[in-house]
Amino acid sequence: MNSNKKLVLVAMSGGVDSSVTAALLMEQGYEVIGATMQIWDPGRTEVAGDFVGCCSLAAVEDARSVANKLDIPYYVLNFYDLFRQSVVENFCQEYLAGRTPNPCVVCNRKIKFEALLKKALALGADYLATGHYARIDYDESTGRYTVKKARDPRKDQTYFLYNLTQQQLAHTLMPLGDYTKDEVRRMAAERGLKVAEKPESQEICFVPDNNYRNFLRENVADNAIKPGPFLNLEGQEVGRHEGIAFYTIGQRRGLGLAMGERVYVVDIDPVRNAVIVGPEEALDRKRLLAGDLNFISIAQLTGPRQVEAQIRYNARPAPATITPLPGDLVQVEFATPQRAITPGQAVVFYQDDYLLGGGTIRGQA
Ligand SMILES: Nc1ncnc2c1ncn2[C@@H]1O[C@H](COP(=O)(O)OP(=O)(O)OP(=O)(O)O)[C@@H](O)[C@H]1O
Repeated sequence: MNSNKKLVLVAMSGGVDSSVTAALLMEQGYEVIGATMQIWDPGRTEVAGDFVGCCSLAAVEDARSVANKLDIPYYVLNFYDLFRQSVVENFCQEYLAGRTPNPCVVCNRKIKFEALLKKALALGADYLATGHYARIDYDESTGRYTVKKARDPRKDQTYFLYNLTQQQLAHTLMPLGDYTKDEVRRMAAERGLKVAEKPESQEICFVPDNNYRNFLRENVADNAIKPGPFLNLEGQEVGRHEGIAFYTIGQRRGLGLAMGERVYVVDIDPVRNAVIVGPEEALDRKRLLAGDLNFISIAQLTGPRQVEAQIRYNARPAPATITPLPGDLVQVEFATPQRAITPGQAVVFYQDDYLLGGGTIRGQA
């Protein structure tokens, strides 16, 4: 072991991104160890033998083979209980409460950059590295770590990283932010890593087939999901729904309503156990309230600020003014209406390419 080298633990999911992360950091002169977190029961993530999640047995085999090829120490860490308690439970509870959760945000906050980072530091590492597409820098003038959007806009993952603290950023490396996905695949092939052509992982790693409704049916108590009324904008009952957990704002398909016009879920009212439906225009709102805030390039929000705000992973950031409110809340007012503002999702703020911070959408306002 060369004691002058900085030690980094690379979070290896068995995919191409984290494999190339490990290879690049070695080439940059770090001493690298690899680790895969087992976060979900492998039996549940194997569907007919296909790869469907980052914690399946195949993922561990792939990560181990990359670690062997790179000749680095490799560990498999058991995070089942913590993952179930902090990510899966929260995911189910949020749906039951009529919100649409964002498990990757919770996983980053509670698992990857908290529990795994702690483990890395306890093992003597200076850094944790991941294959996220984002650019972490240190701004001498403000004395703060910053997070900048990735060079490849199609792969940018900064939306999921708004919760990182300065302390976490000080110990985190994300070397892929300057590369496109194609370049990363090419680098993997050039280095003889057999994961070079591996397909992208699925949207939510613990939900097979992306079917979250089936997942809820299997993972919450039978009596937790109760049928209730579909209400129109006038408050009249226009049908029955199967349980508010099965709906999300903006949803049109699968409502089973024949109303003579296209209707969408425009709101969910957990108090009345009701799903409110209305025409497409009713989805457009200009304002929202967010809580559970974290800021990155500034220490806190002290007054109104012009930003670009993004209301879901696939949405385009849109010009908005954010204003702090008492109770650690922020009001976000968009220049133009946004479609389907959804409680439970993250709203993330950017200035130029920099991640200013973000929070959890509490409601439309
Ligand atoms: N089970 C896991 N164990 C260790 N690290 C993980 C695990 N799942 C994800 N990560 C880390 O988090 C990063 C981002 O996760 P995400 O699920 O977005 O990965 P991905 O885009 O599928 O990347 P990859 O190609 O590396 O699988 C990964 O690049 C990896 O560093």
